[in-house]
Amino acid sequence: MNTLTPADRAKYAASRAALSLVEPDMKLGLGTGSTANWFIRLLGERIRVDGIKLSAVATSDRTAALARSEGIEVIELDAAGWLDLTIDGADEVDPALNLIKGGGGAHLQEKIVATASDRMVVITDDSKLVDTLGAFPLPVEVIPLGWTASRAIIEEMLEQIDVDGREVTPRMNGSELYRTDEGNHILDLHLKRIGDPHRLSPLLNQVAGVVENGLFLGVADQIMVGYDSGQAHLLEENGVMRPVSFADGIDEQAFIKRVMSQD
Ligand SMILES: O=C[C@H](O)[C@H](O)[C@H](O)COP(=O)(O)O
Repeated sequence: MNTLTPADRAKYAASRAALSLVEPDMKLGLGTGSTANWFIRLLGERIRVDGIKLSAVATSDRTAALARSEGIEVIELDAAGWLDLTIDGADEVDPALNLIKGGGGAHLQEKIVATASDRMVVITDDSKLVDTLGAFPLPVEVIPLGWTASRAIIEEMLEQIDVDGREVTPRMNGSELYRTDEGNHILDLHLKRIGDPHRLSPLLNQVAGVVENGLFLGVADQIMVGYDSGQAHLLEENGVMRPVSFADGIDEQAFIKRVMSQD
Protein backbone atom coordinates (compact mmCIF):
# COMPACT_ATOMS: atom_id res chain seq x y z
CA MET A 1 0.00 0.00 0.00
CA ASN A 2 2.87 2.35 0.76
CA THR A 3 3.98 2.33 -2.87
CA LEU A 4 0.61 3.67 -4.07
CA THR A 5 -0.32 7.34 -4.46
CA PRO A 6 -3.07 8.50 -2.06
CA ALA A 7 -5.56 8.52 -4.96
CA ASP A 8 -4.70 4.95 -5.93
CA ARG A 9 -4.86 3.83 -2.29
CA ALA A 10 -8.45 5.09 -2.14
CA LYS A 11 -9.41 3.50 -5.49
CA TYR A 12 -7.80 0.23 -4.42
CA ALA A 13 -9.66 0.28 -1.07
CA ALA A 14 -13.05 0.85 -2.73
CA SER A 15 -12.35 -1.90 -5.26
CA ARG A 16 -11.11 -4.38 -2.68
CA ALA A 17 -14.23 -3.79 -0.59
CA ALA A 18 -16.45 -4.34 -3.65
CA LEU A 19 -14.71 -7.64 -4.32
CA SER A 20 -16.49 -9.13 -1.32
CA LEU A 21 -19.81 -8.66 -3.17
CA VAL A 22 -18.73 -11.09 -5.90
CA GLU A 23 -20.02 -14.66 -5.62
CA PRO A 24 -19.24 -17.74 -7.70
CA ASP A 25 -21.14 -18.13 -11.00
CA MET A 26 -22.21 -14.49 -11.06
CA LYS A 27 -22.60 -12.61 -14.32
CA LEU A 28 -20.90 -9.28 -13.72
CA GLY A 29 -20.82 -5.92 -15.48
CA LEU A 30 -17.37 -4.35 -15.51
CA GLY A 31 -17.06 -0.57 -15.68
CA THR A 32 -14.42 1.55 -17.36
CA GLY A 33 -11.78 3.88 -15.93
CA SER A 34 -8.91 3.98 -13.48
CA THR A 35 -11.02 2.86 -10.50
CA ALA A 36 -12.72 0.07 -12.43
CA ASN A 37 -9.26 -1.08 -13.55
CA TRP A 38 -8.32 -1.71 -9.91
CA PHE A 39 -11.46 -3.79 -9.47
CA ILE A 40 -10.79 -5.80 -12.65
CA ARG A 41 -7.23 -6.58 -11.54
CA LEU A 42 -8.46 -7.60 -8.08
CA LEU A 43 -11.15 -9.78 -9.66
CA GLY A 44 -8.49 -11.51 -11.76
CA GLU A 45 -6.43 -12.09 -8.61
CA ARG A 46 -9.42 -13.54 -6.77
CA ILE A 47 -10.13 -15.91 -9.66
CA ARG A 48 -6.51 -17.09 -9.49
CA VAL A 49 -6.50 -17.39 -5.68
CA ASP A 50 -9.98 -18.88 -5.11
CA GLY A 51 -10.51 -20.59 -8.46
CA ILE A 52 -14.06 -19.19 -8.62
CA LYS A 53 -15.88 -19.29 -11.94
CA LEU A 54 -17.81 -16.31 -13.29
CA SER A 55 -18.33 -14.36 -16.49
CA ALA A 56 -18.39 -10.65 -17.20
CA VAL A 57 -19.65 -8.09 -19.69
CA ALA A 58 -17.25 -5.22 -20.42
CA THR A 59 -18.31 -1.60 -20.92
CA SER A 60 -15.51 -0.65 -23.32
CA ASP A 61 -12.84 -2.16 -25.53
CA ARG A 62 -10.23 -1.13 -22.90
CA THR A 63 -12.06 -2.95 -20.14
CA ALA A 64 -12.58 -6.05 -22.28
CA ALA A 65 -8.85 -6.18 -23.06
CA LEU A 66 -7.82 -5.77 -19.42
CA ALA A 67 -10.37 -8.31 -18.20
CA ARG A 68 -9.21 -10.91 -20.72
CA SER A 69 -5.58 -10.29 -19.77
CA GLU A 70 -6.60 -11.00 -16.16
CA GLY A 71 -8.13 -14.34 -17.14
CA ILE A 72 -11.74 -13.20 -16.75
CA GLU A 73 -14.24 -14.75 -19.18
CA VAL A 74 -15.70 -11.86 -21.18
CA ILE A 75 -19.09 -12.38 -22.84
CA GLU A 76 -21.47 -10.15 -24.79
CA LEU A 77 -24.42 -8.57 -22.98
CA ASP A 78 -26.88 -10.22 -25.35
CA ALA A 79 -25.38 -13.62 -24.58
CA ALA A 80 -25.55 -12.88 -20.84
CA GLY A 81 -29.16 -11.71 -21.07
CA TRP A 82 -29.18 -10.14 -17.62
CA LEU A 83 -26.45 -9.43 -15.06
CA ASP A 84 -26.28 -10.01 -11.30
CA LEU A 85 -24.04 -7.10 -10.41
CA THR A 86 -22.25 -4.22 -12.15
CA ILE A 87 -19.25 -2.57 -10.51
CA ASP A 88 -18.19 0.76 -11.99
CA GLY A 89 -16.53 4.06 -11.13
CA ALA A 90 -18.08 7.54 -11.36
CA ASP A 91 -17.04 11.14 -11.82
CA GLU A 92 -19.51 12.56 -9.28
CA VAL A 93 -21.95 11.05 -6.77
CA ASP A 94 -24.70 13.05 -5.03
CA PRO A 95 -26.46 12.18 -1.73
CA ALA A 96 -29.34 10.49 -3.63
CA LEU A 97 -26.74 8.25 -5.35
CA ASN A 98 -27.24 10.01 -8.68
CA LEU A 99 -24.08 10.08 -10.78
CA ILE A 100 -22.19 11.86 -13.51
CA LYS A 101 -20.24 9.38 -15.61
CA GLY A 102 -18.46 9.44 -18.95
CA GLY A 103 -15.22 11.22 -18.10
CA GLY A 104 -13.59 8.37 -20.00
CA GLY A 105 -16.17 8.48 -22.79
CA ALA A 106 -17.75 5.12 -21.93
CA HIS A 107 -21.07 6.18 -20.38
CA LEU A 108 -23.25 4.80 -23.20
CA GLN A 109 -22.16 1.20 -22.75
CA GLU A 110 -21.91 1.74 -18.98
CA LYS A 111 -25.54 2.86 -18.75
CA ILE A 112 -26.78 -0.03 -20.89
CA VAL A 113 -24.85 -2.55 -18.79
CA ALA A 114 -25.76 -1.02 -15.41
CA THR A 115 -29.46 -0.89 -16.20
CA ALA A 116 -29.35 -4.53 -17.36
CA SER A 117 -28.13 -5.57 -13.89
CA ASP A 118 -29.92 -6.51 -10.70
CA ARG A 119 -27.58 -4.20 -8.82
CA MET A 120 -25.05 -1.46 -9.61
CA VAL A 121 -22.40 -0.69 -7.03
CA VAL A 122 -20.19 2.34 -7.64
CA ILE A 123 -16.57 2.32 -6.49
CA THR A 124 -15.11 5.74 -5.80
CA ASP A 125 -12.83 7.77 -3.62
CA ASP A 126 -14.39 10.31 -1.28
CA SER A 127 -13.33 13.30 -3.43
CA LYS A 128 -16.16 12.45 -5.86
CA LEU A 129 -18.95 12.76 -3.28
CA VAL A 130 -20.71 16.09 -3.91
CA ASP A 131 -23.80 17.87 -2.58
CA THR A 132 -24.99 18.83 -6.07
CA LEU A 133 -23.97 17.40 -9.44
CA GLY A 134 -22.43 19.59 -12.12
CA ALA A 135 -18.92 20.74 -11.19
CA PHE A 136 -17.68 17.87 -13.37
CA PRO A 137 -18.53 18.60 -17.04
CA LEU A 138 -21.49 16.48 -18.14
CA PRO A 139 -20.59 14.26 -21.12
CA VAL A 140 -23.14 13.91 -23.91
CA GLU A 141 -22.47 11.41 -26.71
CA VAL A 142 -23.57 12.62 -30.16
CA ILE A 143 -23.38 10.98 -33.57
CA PRO A 144 -20.88 12.67 -35.90
CA LEU A 145 -23.50 13.66 -38.52
CA GLY A 146 -24.57 17.21 -37.69
CA TRP A 147 -22.90 17.33 -34.28
CA THR A 148 -22.53 21.13 -34.52
CA ALA A 149 -26.32 21.42 -35.00
CA SER A 150 -26.89 19.12 -32.00
CA ARG A 151 -24.58 21.37 -29.98
CA ALA A 152 -26.51 24.50 -31.05
CA ILE A 153 -29.84 22.93 -30.03
CA ILE A 154 -28.37 21.88 -26.65
CA GLU A 155 -27.01 25.40 -26.06
CA GLU A 156 -30.43 26.91 -26.79
CA MET A 157 -32.18 24.33 -24.59
CA LEU A 158 -29.82 25.07 -21.69
CA GLU A 159 -31.15 28.66 -21.57
CA GLN A 160 -34.34 27.20 -20.01
CA ILE A 161 -32.49 25.02 -17.49
CA ASP A 162 -31.47 25.71 -13.88
CA VAL A 163 -27.68 25.55 -14.19
CA ASP A 164 -24.81 27.94 -13.38
CA GLY A 165 -22.81 27.48 -16.59
CA ARG A 166 -23.79 26.89 -20.21
CA GLU A 167 -20.56 26.33 -22.14
CA VAL A 168 -20.61 23.29 -24.44
CA THR A 169 -17.25 22.07 -25.77
CA PRO A 170 -16.46 19.17 -28.09
CA ARG A 171 -14.08 16.69 -26.48
CA MET A 172 -10.78 16.47 -28.32
CA ASN A 173 -8.14 13.79 -28.71
CA GLY A 174 -5.15 15.92 -29.63
CA SER A 175 -6.18 17.89 -32.71
CA GLU A 176 -8.97 15.42 -33.62
CA LEU A 177 -12.49 15.18 -32.27
CA TYR A 178 -12.70 12.42 -29.64
CA ARG A 179 -14.27 9.16 -30.82
CA THR A 180 -16.10 6.75 -28.52
CA ASP A 181 -15.97 2.97 -29.03
CA GLU A 182 -19.10 3.44 -31.18
CA GLY A 183 -17.36 6.04 -33.35
CA ASN A 184 -19.38 8.94 -31.93
CA HIS A 185 -18.23 12.30 -30.50
CA ILE A 186 -18.63 13.71 -26.98
CA LEU A 187 -19.86 17.17 -26.04
CA ASP A 188 -18.85 18.25 -22.52
CA LEU A 189 -21.42 20.51 -20.84
CA HIS A 190 -19.79 22.86 -18.32
CA LEU A 191 -22.85 23.45 -16.16
CA LYS A 192 -21.12 24.03 -12.78
CA ARG A 193 -24.36 23.16 -10.93
CA ILE A 194 -27.29 21.07 -12.17
CA GLY A 195 -30.40 22.24 -10.32
CA ASP A 196 -32.74 19.49 -11.60
CA PRO A 197 -30.95 16.52 -13.21
CA HIS A 198 -34.27 14.66 -13.62
CA ARG A 199 -35.52 17.47 -15.90
CA LEU A 200 -32.25 17.88 -17.80
CA SER A 201 -31.55 14.23 -18.64
CA PRO A 202 -34.65 13.48 -20.78
CA LEU A 203 -34.42 16.88 -22.50
CA LEU A 204 -30.85 16.12 -23.57
CA ASN A 205 -31.77 12.68 -24.86
CA GLN A 206 -34.61 14.18 -26.95
CA VAL A 207 -32.17 16.28 -29.01
CA ALA A 208 -31.68 14.78 -32.49
CA GLY A 209 -28.21 13.27 -32.71
CA VAL A 210 -27.80 12.73 -28.97
CA VAL A 211 -27.15 9.09 -28.18
CA GLU A 212 -26.89 9.26 -24.38
CA ASN A 213 -25.90 11.65 -21.61
CA GLY A 214 -23.75 10.90 -18.57
CA LEU A 215 -26.41 11.39 -15.87
CA PHE A 216 -27.16 8.10 -14.07
CA LEU A 217 -30.33 8.84 -12.09
CA GLY A 218 -31.67 6.15 -9.82
CA VAL A 219 -29.32 3.60 -11.38
CA ALA A 220 -26.75 3.07 -8.59
CA ASP A 221 -27.87 1.01 -5.60
CA GLN A 222 -24.89 1.45 -3.31
CA ILE A 223 -21.59 3.34 -3.27
CA MET A 224 -18.34 1.80 -2.04
CA VAL A 225 -16.24 4.75 -0.87
CA GLY A 226 -12.48 4.27 -0.49
CA TYR A 227 -10.12 6.51 1.47
CA ASP A 228 -6.39 7.08 1.18
CA SER A 229 -6.07 5.54 4.65
CA GLY A 230 -6.82 2.23 2.92
CA GLN A 231 -10.24 1.89 4.55
CA ALA A 232 -13.64 1.73 2.85
CA HIS A 233 -17.29 2.44 3.67
CA LEU A 234 -20.50 1.33 2.01
CA LEU A 235 -22.85 4.27 1.43
CA GLU A 236 -26.55 3.39 1.20
CA GLU A 237 -29.32 5.50 -0.34
CA ASN A 238 -30.55 6.48 3.12
CA GLY A 239 -27.16 8.13 3.76
CA VAL A 240 -25.96 5.45 6.18
CA MET A 241 -22.22 4.70 5.92
CA ARG A 242 -21.04 1.25 7.07
CA PRO A 243 -17.37 0.23 7.36
CA VAL A 244 -16.44 -2.68 5.11
CA SER A 245 -13.73 -5.23 5.78
CA PHE A 246 -11.82 -7.12 3.10
CA ALA A 247 -13.03 -10.72 3.13
CA ASP A 248 -10.87 -12.52 0.58
CA GLY A 249 -7.62 -14.47 0.41
CA ILE A 250 -5.62 -11.88 -1.52
CA ASP A 251 -2.02 -11.19 -0.53
CA GLU A 252 -2.10 -7.40 -0.68
CA GLN A 253 1.62 -6.74 -0.91
CA ALA A 254 2.19 -9.33 -3.64
CA PHE A 255 -0.84 -8.08 -5.60
CA ILE A 256 0.20 -4.44 -5.48
CA LYS A 257 3.78 -5.31 -6.38
CA ARG A 258 2.53 -7.19 -9.44
CA VAL A 259 0.26 -4.32 -10.53
CA MET A 260 2.99 -1.71 -10.03
CA SER A 261 5.44 -3.77 -12.08
CA GLN A 262 2.90 -3.90 -14.96
CA ASP A 263 2.21 -0.14 -15.06
O1 LIG B 1 -16.36 6.94 -19.10
C1 LIG B 1 -15.81 6.65 -18.06
C2 LIG B 1 -16.47 6.23 -16.83
O2 LIG B 1 -17.74 6.74 -16.64
C3 LIG B 1 -15.64 6.24 -15.56
O3 LIG B 1 -16.22 5.28 -14.73
C4 LIG B 1 -15.58 7.56 -14.85
O4 LIG B 1 -15.11 8.55 -15.73
C5 LIG B 1 -14.64 7.47 -13.62
O5 LIG B 1 -13.37 7.18 -14.06
P1 LIG B 1 -12.14 7.10 -13.04
O6 LIG B 1 -12.36 5.92 -12.17
O7 LIG B 1 -10.92 6.96 -13.91
O8 LIG B 1 -12.11 8.39 -12.27
